[in-house]
Amino acid sequence: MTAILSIQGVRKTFGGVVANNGISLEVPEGKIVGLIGPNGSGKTTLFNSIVGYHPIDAGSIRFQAREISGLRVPEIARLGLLRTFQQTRIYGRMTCMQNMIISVPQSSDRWRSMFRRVSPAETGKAEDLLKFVGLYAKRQLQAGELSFGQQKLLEFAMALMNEPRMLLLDEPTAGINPTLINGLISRLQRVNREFGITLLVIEHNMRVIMGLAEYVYCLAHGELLAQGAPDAIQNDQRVIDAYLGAR
Ligand SMILES: Nc1ncnc2c1ncn2[C@@H]1O[C@H](COP(=O)(O)OP(=O)(O)OP(=O)(O)O)[C@@H](O)[C@H]1O
Repeated sequence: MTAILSIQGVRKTFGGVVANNGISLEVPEGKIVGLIGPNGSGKTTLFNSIVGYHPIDAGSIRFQAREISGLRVPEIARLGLLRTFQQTRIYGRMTCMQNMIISVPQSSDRWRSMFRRVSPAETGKAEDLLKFVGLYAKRQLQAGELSFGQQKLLEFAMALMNEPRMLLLDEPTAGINPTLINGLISRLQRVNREFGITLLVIEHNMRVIMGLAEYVYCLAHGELLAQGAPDAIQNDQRVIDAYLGAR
């Protein structure tokens, strides 16, 4: 199966802290892959390296067979590779629709893109995606008035506005109440199946990752500890020890 994302020997340090060390992993096109590991194991650092937030010290990151480790965030985003955040990044004083529209930067300047003319096609796309995440009725509300879970759904819809080929989701269910979680899982599955978007998902909720991912990588202390099918990973003694040891 073709890998849409291929990472070889990635190393990233912050001063004396080795956040990622010799990490290699592959994400096959069209799949949902999980990334787990105790707090501080290096998951977010790896996401940041992939999408170009900081340079890596060593290794290779290839997206659709192209080396992207030297590219900057907007260049990587234009190739169709985007990430979301543990803490949402929305503009609370703007409506949901306005957030959707500015999520597709027309220039490198997000503020300038706020005042440009919006095409009916863009408005239609934003409305369709807000319907998809169940926020259409709230489209004219200020985003800051939404619950945290709804804000995460909005951020998810904003990422979809960019029509990515692949999304990196950083703890999509964190802080979301259990009744919203099932809806979110089914939307992630639909995005994968119906839009063909490949997903790499950081998740602390084991029930979620076991139900969602077809393959799971586990990091510990900045290194790849284990990889395999969800069932195997869940019962892997090294993984269990890593989580228990981190408490
Ligand atoms: N900008 C930074 N400057 C210094 N150290 C950093 C920086 N970013 C991450 N680190 C360190 O790198 C290590 C890995 O952190 P990282 O946030 O990648 O882990 P994580 O697995 O995502 O953790 P969590 O599950 O808590 O989000 C930690 O020791 C962290 O303190």
